[in-house]
Parts: sequence; structure tokens; C-alpha cells
Amino acid sequence: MNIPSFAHPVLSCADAKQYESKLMTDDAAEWAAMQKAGAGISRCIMRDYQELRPLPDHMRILALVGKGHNGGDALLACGELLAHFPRARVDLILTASPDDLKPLCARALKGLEGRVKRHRFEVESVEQGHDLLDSISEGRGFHICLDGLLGMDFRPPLRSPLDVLIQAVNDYDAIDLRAAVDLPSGAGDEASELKFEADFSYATGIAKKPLFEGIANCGRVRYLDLGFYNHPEAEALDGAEYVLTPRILKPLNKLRPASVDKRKFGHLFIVGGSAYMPGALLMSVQAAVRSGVGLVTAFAPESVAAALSAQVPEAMWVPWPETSNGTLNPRAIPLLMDRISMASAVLVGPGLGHDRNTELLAQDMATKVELPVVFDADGLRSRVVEIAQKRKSSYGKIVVTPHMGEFMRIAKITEPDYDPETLLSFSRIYNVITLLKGANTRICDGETILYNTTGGPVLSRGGSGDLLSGLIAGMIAQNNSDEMTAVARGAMLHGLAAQRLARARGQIMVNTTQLLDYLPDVLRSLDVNSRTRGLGLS
Ligand SMILES: NC(=O)C1=CN([C@@H]2O[C@H](COP(=O)(O)OP(=O)(O)OC[C@H]3O[C@@H](n4cnc5c(N)ncnc54)[C@H](O)[C@@H]3O)[C@@H](O)[C@H]2O)[C@H](O)CC1
Repeated sequence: MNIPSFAHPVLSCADAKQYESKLMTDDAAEWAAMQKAGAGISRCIMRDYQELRPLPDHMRILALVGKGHNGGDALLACGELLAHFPRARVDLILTASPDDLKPLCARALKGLEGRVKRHRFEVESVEQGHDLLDSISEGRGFHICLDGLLGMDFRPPLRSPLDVLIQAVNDYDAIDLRAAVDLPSGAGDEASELKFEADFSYATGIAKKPLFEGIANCGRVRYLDLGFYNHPEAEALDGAEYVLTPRILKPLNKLRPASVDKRKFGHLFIVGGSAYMPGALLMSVQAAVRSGVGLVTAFAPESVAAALSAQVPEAMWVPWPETSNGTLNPRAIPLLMDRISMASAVLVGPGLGHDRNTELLAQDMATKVELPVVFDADGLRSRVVEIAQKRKSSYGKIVVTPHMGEFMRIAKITEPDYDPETLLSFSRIYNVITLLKGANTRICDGETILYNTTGGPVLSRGGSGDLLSGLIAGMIAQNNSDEMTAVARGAMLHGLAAQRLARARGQIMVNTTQLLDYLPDVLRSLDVNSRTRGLGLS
């Protein structure tokens, strides 16, 4: 398999198990991987908790420990957390007797001796489970609950007492952050109906397919690159699904040559806005000018163009005649086509509004513009993808950036559908690059799906998609990579900046455009010399 340098394969649990067995040829290799996993999980927890508040010194951690290697990873993560927070308190719920633990899990437990409290889970009902959790936490609940019960070997059914324990923990309100080691217990190639309800799943070494089923069924996915693919055996893997790593940003973090000028970095045209949604266009333009593109020209409804240009003087603003609806009049398209030789890519859609005129405008763009064109928001029409289907191969790609509702419209399906095959065949048949937005955004060119796991619910607010389309189109306009890579790069930057925003200011009381101020830190924190483990970037 030709593995892109910036993405790692997503495997079924069965394939992951087989691949791991080729890498872990003895206990020493396995123990080393477990230690890396434990350290990675603890680092992620310390980082991700900050979306709520700083972790307190005296935090209370509950670890659910099964007898296998997931249990061992959870225990090693607890050891790391204790090393950073010596005043933390760790309670373990063990579902097996210490004699029944696998040797490396027993070794991890031994390493915590004297520093943690152990509890056996011998209750018979969910209510008794809640009483136990109350008694362990002295009624104060837990800052973190770490699920290391079951891993990728799980096969349904979920047996007692694990079902009672998982239900009791799922229903227990007083837990701030619920973290699953690798996969939530109960998930797998075959899943049980009842699963540990994770806020975060920390995929250790290999991102498994069940993590990407449905819409965030396993919470937010954090892929921990443990170096499993730096191995000759990786060549033999095949499949269409990959998880992106921050390595995709590495080419952006280079000193620019002294001789360059703005024309070297492309010129993006943005067409959008309407009298009642000028803000969406504004946000896309703001993001585009931050993308590194040399020039941005925005085509805006004439009634708002002057006001918008005062907000982003870096862009050039062309007033566009309006319809009686306050939308862009399609008859004015020569305004753009007369200048098209100056552009390197076009974005159509943010704030465009939905009427017959904007529909005609979007169709005209898809037909007439030979450059790469990104269609977003109200630019996403089924006629646009039908036109893309017949597009000449010498023309730039058409990129569509729907959320599931918009995808259903352009793919003409009636139910939300996260099946990878649906996305692959849609992108292949219509000859488009599709960025399907949501938790775990999927980017697909008809052959490959790239999962972007960065970002989070801080993005669930008006305008996040407008920033994304501005960034993506700005990346494409720079012409320094193929369109698929440029789209993935924009998505990764957007998600990492969102994480930084959420950690600095929380998920709730923020403005969408605050994300823009965290973009520079994303690039500036890249450790360009690191060859493993995701460039040390977060
Ligand atoms: N001020 C205005 O003019 C507005 C106009 N609007 C119109 O809507 C579109 C664009 O919509 P937008 O609000 O930007 O949202 P999208 O759905 O396109 O994109 C969302 C963005 O956020 C990510 N995301 C959301 N939830 C999660 C999550 N739980 N986890 C991870 N990521 C998440 C998602 O992946 C996308 O990247 C605009 O052009 C106008 O036509 C809006 O109504 C806003 C105000």
C-alpha cells in the first residue's frame, strides 16, 4: 500500500489485531508500546480536560480495568497522571482478580502498588453500582473516568458484571470527562448495543474502523501515533480509509524564499453573501486572508460591499448587482469572468442565499470556471455536481463541502448515511472531492477517505463552516499541492485551531471568529524535526 506521509490506515479490529501480531513479536515490544500508549493517553487527557477548566491538583480519577492490554494501558496512563499530579487520587475498579490479569496488565498494576485504591465490582444492579461510585468518590464524583475494560478483541454479548458496570458509569452524572482506551468497551467489528459512552476515544497505534461509524458513536477520536506504521509490514496493508496526522501541515512551516512576491501564493476569488447574510461571506474572506494566499478578491452584494470592505481591507471587494431578494444577480457574472485570468481558485457559496438566481449563478460557475472551484453552503446544488460529472479532465477539480443535510440533498438520499462506500461512490460518480462535515470530517476523492479527527463541539456554532471553506479555498488557490491535500490541510488547520480556542476559552462563551486568532499558533507549534508521533503538535 502506498501510504501517504501524512495519513495512516484505518483498519478493522480483525486486521488491526493481525497487523499488531506482526509488530509485537515479544513481551518487550508489547510493553514498550503499552508505555507509549499510557504516556500518550495521559498527555491527551491533561490537554483535553482544559476545555472545561484547568485540571485540579487533587483530581479524582476512576479507572475501569479489565484483564487485558487495554486495562494495562489505562493503568500506565494513571501512573503518568500521578507523576504529573502527585496529589491526585486514583481508584481502580477491577473486574477480574489480580491473578487473572494478563502478565503485562499485572505488571502495570504492580507498578502502581501503594499509590492507588483497588475495588472489586461485585454488585448486581445499576443502583448498587451508583452506590459504589458514590462511596468510592465520597459523593464528590470524578474528574476523569478511564475505560480500560475491553478492547478490539471484544465480541458481543457484553457479559455480567461488565454490562452493569458500564450502564452504571454511563448513567452516573458526576464525571467530567469520560475517556476510552483505544475503543469504548462494547465497540468492535461487532458491537454490543450497550457501550461505554466516551467523550474521547484515544486510539492507540491504529485507528480502528468502529471509531468512525455513524456520527461520533465513540465520542471524539484522538489518534495516538505510536510509530506502528514505520514498519516494512505496513506496505502490505490495503484499504481506502485513512486518518490524517498533523504531518500534513509540515510543508507550510518553511521559510519563504526571499525573492517571492504575493503572486507566487495565488489569488482566490470568493463569490457569496446576500443582503441578509453578509456575515457568512465576511467570515470566509477573513479565513481566506489568513490561509497564506497572496490575494483575495471578494464579490459581494453591492448594498453591503463597502461595509464589508472596511472589515477586511486586505481583500479587494467588487460590488455585485443584486436581485430584489438581495441575492447576487446571475446576469452580472461577466464581472467575475472578465477577471478570471487573474485567479487561481474560486469559492462559491458562503451566505449566498437559496433562490432561483443563486442556483443559476452556482450552475454557471460550475460550467464556465476552468479553475478549481469550491462549492459551499447555498452553492451546493444537485445541478452543480451533475455538471461536475461531465467536467473536462483538464479543468480544476470541483470540491463540495456539505454537512450531512446538504449531502443528502446533492447525493439524492433520504436518510443520513455515513457508510464509507456511499461517500466513495458519490465522489467517484460525480468526479468531485467531497468534504463531508461533522465530527470526524471525511474528505474523499472517490478512491480514498481521509478522516480529520481534529476540532470538536466548539465548532457547533454559526460561521464555523464559513471559516472552513475560506481556509480550504485559500489552500487550494496557493497551488502548492493537489486539491485533496489542500482540502485536508485546511480541515486540519481549522480543527487544531478550534481545539486551541476551546482549551483557552472553553467551548461555550466564544465567538466563531476567535478561532482565527489560534491559527498562527497551530503552525508555529509544529516540531518540524520530529519524525514520529504526530510532530508533537496539538
Ligand atoms: N452570519 C451569517 O451570515 C450566517 C450564515 N449562515 C449560513 O449557513 C452557512 C454556513 O453554515 P455554518 O454555520 O458555517 O455551518 P456548517 O454546518 O456549514 O459548518 C459547521 C462546521 O463546524 C464543524 N462542527 C460542527 N459541529 C461539530 C462537532 N460536534 N464536532 C466537530 N466539528 C463540528 C463542522 O465539521 C463544520 O466544519 C453560511 O454560508 C450561511 O449560508 C449560518 O447560519 C451562520 C450565520
